[in-house]
Amino acid sequence: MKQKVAVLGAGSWGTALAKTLVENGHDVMIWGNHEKQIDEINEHHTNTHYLPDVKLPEALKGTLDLAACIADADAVLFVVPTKATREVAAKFAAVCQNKPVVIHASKGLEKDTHKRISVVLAEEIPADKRQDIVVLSGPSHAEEVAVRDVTTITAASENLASAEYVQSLFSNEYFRIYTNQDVIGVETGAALKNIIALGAGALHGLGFGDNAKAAIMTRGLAEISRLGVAMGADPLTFIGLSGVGDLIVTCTSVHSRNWRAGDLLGKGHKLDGILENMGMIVEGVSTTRAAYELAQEMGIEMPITQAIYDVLYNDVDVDDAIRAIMLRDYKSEQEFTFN
Ligand SMILES: NC(=O)C1=CN([C@@H]2O[C@H](COP(=O)(O)OP(=O)(O)OC[C@H]3O[C@@H](n4cnc5c(N)ncnc54)[C@H](OP(=O)(O)O)[C@@H]3O)[C@@H](O)[C@H]2O)C=CC1
Ligand SMILES: O=C(CO)COP(=O)(O)O
Repeated sequence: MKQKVAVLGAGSWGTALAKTLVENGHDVMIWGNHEKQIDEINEHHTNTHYLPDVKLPEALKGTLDLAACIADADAVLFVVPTKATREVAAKFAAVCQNKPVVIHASKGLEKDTHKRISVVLAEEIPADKRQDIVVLSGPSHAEEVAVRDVTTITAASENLASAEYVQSLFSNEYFRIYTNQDVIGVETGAALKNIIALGAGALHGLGFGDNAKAAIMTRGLAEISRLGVAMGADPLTFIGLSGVGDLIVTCTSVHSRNWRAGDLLGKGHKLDGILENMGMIVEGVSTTRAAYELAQEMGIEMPITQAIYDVLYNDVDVDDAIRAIMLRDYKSEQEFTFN
């Protein structure tokens, strides 16, 4: 059935998801924060800074007016960077007149509070202004979804019916959505894989090969699962689309901003310059700090996250960080405990 959907965030992922929703026959409006960009979407049906060469459907309308965007919406998709989610959710709650399903597709942990995004949304949007919160996550570069490349991701909600609603909203011949009820697992896998992608990129930039790539992905998944399970996730979620699936796509693709940032770090570039020139969000940088602090609080061992934290925030040389990981206390692989 045709639904009215508001997409909050007119960057790469918001634009690609809005395009898919229009292609599925829904009535879609996208909200952004730059007049020039919204004019471009409405007048030229492009969003060239984020998705060059992609023609958007004429039916996709852009607006700078949040209240107009969400008016009468059946579903509202939050897809701004993690650092902006609380602010945008508060703005939404202030003007929301109906009770839409709230979906989010962002990947990160909030700075300082270390909270998952669905928790932030639940705190800012009172229950009388929304229905359930559903997380949309998995291996999906906007650049590929926007050109209709085959993609499979997950819609997660504790309430299966809400996850199924989101599944039916987005699914089509190139975009297949699975449901999952493990919200904690899906959100932690999504947030933490960006840290490992920074590391995989750095190894590439330093000239390491495929063995190192396999090492960081496999041991990265071990520590992602360790923290996730301590937070309450189902371990099996980490071998699904939002776990190992997203880890693969982010650690192996030049589309990944996190991987590219890591690659440049490995090649000796400075972090500030990398972030400035990327022109898009690199979530892994702030999530590294949040995950590091959370792991310290919870007493969870995350050596790769710790090494990346040291490189990003303590000015430790990348080569020294790698040596420290390789020479730490020797272990059995079977020491993989969730406690
Ligand atoms: N790109 C991808 O392939 C995928 C991205 N994601 C996740 O989706 C989220 C968004 O990423 P993505 O779209 O790629 O990011 P981009 O950097 O491409 O775009 C983010 C957009 O949000 C805007 N924005 C930032 N702050 C605010 C604010 N306070 N109010 C309104 N708009 C704001 C930015 O505008 P400004 O220029 O002002 O900063 C920009 O237009 C991230 O958490 C990311 O991890 C998930 C899956 C795939
Ligand atoms: O989450 C993504 C793919 O699933 C996009 O990753 P980046 O944010 O690193 O580009």
